[in-house]
Amino acid sequence: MSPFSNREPAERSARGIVVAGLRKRYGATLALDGMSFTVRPGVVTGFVGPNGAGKSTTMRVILGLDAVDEGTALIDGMPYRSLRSPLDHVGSLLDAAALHPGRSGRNHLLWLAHAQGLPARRVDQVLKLVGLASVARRKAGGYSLGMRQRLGIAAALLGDPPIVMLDEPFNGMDPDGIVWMRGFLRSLAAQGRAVLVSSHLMSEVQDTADHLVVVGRGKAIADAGVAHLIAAASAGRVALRTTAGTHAMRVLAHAGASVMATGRGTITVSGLPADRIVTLLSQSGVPFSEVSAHRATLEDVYLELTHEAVEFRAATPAKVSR
Ligand SMILES: Nc1ncnc2c1ncn2[C@@H]1O[C@H](COP(=O)(O)OP(=O)(O)OP(=O)(O)O)[C@@H](O)[C@H]1O
Repeated sequence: MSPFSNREPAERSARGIVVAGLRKRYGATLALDGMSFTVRPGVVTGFVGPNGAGKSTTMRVILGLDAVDEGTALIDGMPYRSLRSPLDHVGSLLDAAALHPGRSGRNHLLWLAHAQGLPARRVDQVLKLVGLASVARRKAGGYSLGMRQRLGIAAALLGDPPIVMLDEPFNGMDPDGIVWMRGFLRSLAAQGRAVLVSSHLMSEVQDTADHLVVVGRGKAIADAGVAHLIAAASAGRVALRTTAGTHAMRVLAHAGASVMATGRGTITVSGLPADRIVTLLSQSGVPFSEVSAHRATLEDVYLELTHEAVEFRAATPAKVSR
């Protein structure tokens, strides 16, 4: 048994979280518009989407903190409010700022542990796990945001839950903290836990999530494995490196391809196979140094999926009216 846990894997959640058809309106705002997805055990599921997409609202609904107009959110097959001992099923971090500033980190956790009937030794275990043991007796009011995130995660793990749900846990973390958090989340999943992690930045969940639920305007617009999403976004695209971008784009567009300048000297081409691109460029005397299968990044996948769903977007200079 690892220091993370006092349970055997068999005691872990078999069903994770199942969210189906959630709808919620706040006055004129439709915060959730048919949100559906599943969070499976043994996997880190990234819950990503632009600001205002409905991530926090969904998490509050899963935890029974907000009521919905329609739909269901089940934890291990039951609504949160029907679980006899909910903290044995799910641990969560929704707001790292929610702590008593005058209380030490350790006393904050002791207070929570007492309420759950857990022994003080579990508090010391989780403090060690999140790397706060050496500052545990300092007042939490003096903690940085990154330290508060760690304290919030320690609190979420007190009951050794098989399901862990964290809202924006990377917020305020320095680069070392981000690397630590990635490894930590992966180890929680490797122990068989179902892990749901929200972020509005794809770069944060990169190299961490195995599965992604991408949300926009209150609904899931993708619910798939990371490898699958990257393969789908890469399919049929060719990356071209050339010093004569304008000429190359004209030649390829004329032959029926869709072309997009994607960086300094690079163009992404779709609609033509690589060997045809090589022939066309050679025949037209366009210099190029590389023609290869395009491999999309997670950031590409995210931008493509959420393009229509961004609620607050800065106007581009061309669109600013005078
Ligand atoms: N208590 C509330 N009262 C009114 N509107 C709300 C409330 N909570 C959320 N909303 C609205 O519901 C929508 C979804 O908000 P939510 O906070 O769930 O999005 P989010 O994806 O978590 O965004 P962020 O990344 O900015 O945290 C937004 O338009 C938001 O303004």
